[in-house]
Amino acid sequence: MWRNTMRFAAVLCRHLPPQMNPQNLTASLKKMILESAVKFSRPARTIAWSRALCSAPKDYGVPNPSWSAEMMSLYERYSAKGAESWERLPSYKRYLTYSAGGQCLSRLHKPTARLFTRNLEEEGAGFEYTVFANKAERRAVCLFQAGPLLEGPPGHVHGGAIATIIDSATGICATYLTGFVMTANLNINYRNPIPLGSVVLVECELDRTEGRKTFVSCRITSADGSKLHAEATALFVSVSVGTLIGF
Ligand SMILES: CCCCCCCCCCCCCCCC(=O)SCCNC(=O)CCNC(=O)[C@H](O)C(C)(C)COP(=O)(O)OP(=O)(O)OC[C@H]1O[C@@H](n2cnc3c(N)ncnc32)[C@H](O)[C@@H]1OP(=O)(O)O
Repeated sequence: MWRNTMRFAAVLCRHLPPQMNPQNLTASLKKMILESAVKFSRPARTIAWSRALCSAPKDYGVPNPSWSAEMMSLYERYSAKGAESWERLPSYKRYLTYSAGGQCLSRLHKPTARLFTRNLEEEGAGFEYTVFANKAERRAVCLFQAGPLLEGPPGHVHGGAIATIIDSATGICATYLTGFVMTANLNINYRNPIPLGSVVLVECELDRTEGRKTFVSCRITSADGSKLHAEATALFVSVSVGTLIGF
């Protein structure tokens, strides 16, 4: 059954267009996998597979006890902006879990893999972040609280961790606005160190698209906007779902 399921998944992924919104994958992937489970296994197993494949994944983009008062205040401010077209994007520990709308492909394909930014169990230890997007304005903002395990220079955030949150925030912005992409180029100017434990705003804006290319710019500032920590530009290239997953 597993081999057939993977074959179905590979065929489907190869034929999905890169412009497809990740959320649209949910129904087709779940249906495909459940149908193949029904076709190729015994009824009792089918029920077990259905349960295992389709349980709802945990959303890491909601407040947890490690969030500081400043992080909570920003979260509430952006949540309240809902009426002005700001949408909070859910965040899961595996990209596949989200794109498949359940545990489907996530459990079948490299099941021990985990998103780099969500790979620590301890809340508040590493990357605490949530992303809000505004489709009409082609912008996204990531609220980022840097935990103690992200140290680079003493007391401050590692440059690689800053690059990671920029890549993630701009990547989510590009994916949300243009469909599945991979980072082709990332340029960062580090302007002021980010103190560990502080909360910063990672503001992303889609500058333009040219064919398969999406150009996004980004600024990291202190929560009140008074201090510039980093500026970046990123180029993303649209890819098929199959390329993204590695089928
Ligand atoms: C509802 C939705 C919610 C959203 C919820 C989503 C959740 C999402 C969570 C994940 C968020 C994490 C985001 C991390 C994102 C990564 O970290 S991705 C990992 C790092 N990136 C990589 O490993 C990519 C490695 N590179 C490659 O695979 C390939 O080079 C690429 C980038 C796919 C491009 O290859 P290709 O498809 O063969 O395209 P190619 O023909 O070479 O180039 C296409 C165009 O781009 C240009 N180009 C390509 N590379 C470059 C370059 N480096 N510089 C300049 N131009 C370039 C080419 O010149 C060409 O231009 P034109 O001729 O069309 O004008």
